[in-house]
This record gives sequence, structure tokens and C-alpha cells, in this order.
Amino acid sequence: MAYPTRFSRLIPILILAVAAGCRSTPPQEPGPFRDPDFAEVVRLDPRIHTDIRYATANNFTGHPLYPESKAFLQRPAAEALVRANRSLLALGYGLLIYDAYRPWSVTQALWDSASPHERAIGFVADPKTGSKHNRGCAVDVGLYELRTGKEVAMPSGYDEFSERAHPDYAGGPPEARRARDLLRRAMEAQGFGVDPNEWWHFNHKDWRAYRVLDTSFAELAR
Ligand SMILES: C[C@@H](N)C(=O)N[C@H](C)C(=O)O
Ligand SMILES: [Zn+2]
Repeated sequence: MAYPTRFSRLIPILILAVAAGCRSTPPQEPGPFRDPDFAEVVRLDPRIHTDIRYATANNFTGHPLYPESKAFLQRPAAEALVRANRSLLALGYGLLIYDAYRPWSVTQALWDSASPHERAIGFVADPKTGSKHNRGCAVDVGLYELRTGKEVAMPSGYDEFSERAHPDYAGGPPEARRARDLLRRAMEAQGFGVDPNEWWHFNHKDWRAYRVLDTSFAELAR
């Protein structure tokens, strides 16, 4: 029987073609874009603290997704963050970064870990379009108290995906809401906009000028 034999020879080729079609890659965007110019934030201002959650198992996936704990941003966003930190230092607080530049493949991994509901409400960016973190123009931040070095309590924890995480949530302890609003004012004064679902996530105003990247931290540090 000639037909089944010829067809069975085609099967590996078909599998390879389907696999190639499904291979995930960052979105191809027409641009034009600025060249990447990353700065490691703590080198610009060591009084900005970090607790890069995706470099630890203390994140919603339960696994480390970064090989090292680093906070890079495109230079205009990094410099704006330093200015926001300076304004907070004067009030007895400092910025605590939970995440900054995120390679696109990590956005894909977060998307794969998220539930359909979390995807639907925009808790994690769709890798088809990419995240503003992938452009080096989004930062997840909270506050620490200068006097004690301790993290300041907010109405929800980081990546707690609930109504309490909304930047305009009106419940919870008033001092937690005051801290959240103080953070937001300091960030907005320097050109960042808060995410409507997440009090900790801020996009720098220049995000459209940079493409989605999948460059590793090690490559950025070179
Ligand atoms: C997953 C969360 N930390 C986050 O950053 N969400 C936004 C929407 C993103 O993935 O860009
Ligand atoms: Zn974020």
C-alpha cells in the first residue's frame, strides 16, 4: 500500500513544522526604537534596596526564575527612580525593588504558571505583546523604613492578586493606605504611572520608545 507508507514518512516532517510554528519568540515590532541603555539601579543609588522575588522561590510560581538578583532599567527610568527615592529619603523612607527589567522568556514562564483567571484580569502580561518589564521601563516597588531598614506594610503583599492590590483599594489599615499613596505620589512626580491592578507596578512614561527584549542579566552586565 503506497499511500500509508508515503504518509508515514511525512509524519516527522509535519511534527517539526508544527513545532517550529509553535516556538515562542518575543513579538516582532516595527519600531523605530531607541537603542537599549541599561543601568543597574543600585549602582546609581545604593540607598535603593532590592528583594528581587523572581530570583527566589518567594514568588507566586514557587520557583526561582532568575539566576541572579539584579535590578536593571533603561537609563531614563533608572534616573527617574533615583529622583523618586531621593524625595522619599527626605520623608524617612527608601524604595524597595521587587522586580525591574525582566527578560521576555520569564514573562512567558509567568504566563505559563498563571491561572486562566489571572491571565484574563491582566495580572501577568501576555507574552504575545510582552510586558513593559521586558522593555526595561517597568518597576515593581515598595517602601522600606530608613530608621529600621524594614519593609513598610501595604494594603496587600507583593503579587497578591486580589482587590487589596488595587491602587485605589479603600479598605485595610489606614497607615498601609497612606504608605501606598505616598509611594504612588513620589513615583508619579517622576514620570511613572501606576498599574490599575497592582499598587507596586509602575510604568515609566518612555516605555513606548524601547522594544521587548530577551537579553539575560549576564549579557546586560557585560
Ligand atoms: C506578575 C506581576 N508582577 C507583573 O509584573 N504583572 C504585569 C502586568 C506584567 O507582567 O507586566
Ligand atoms: Zn510589574
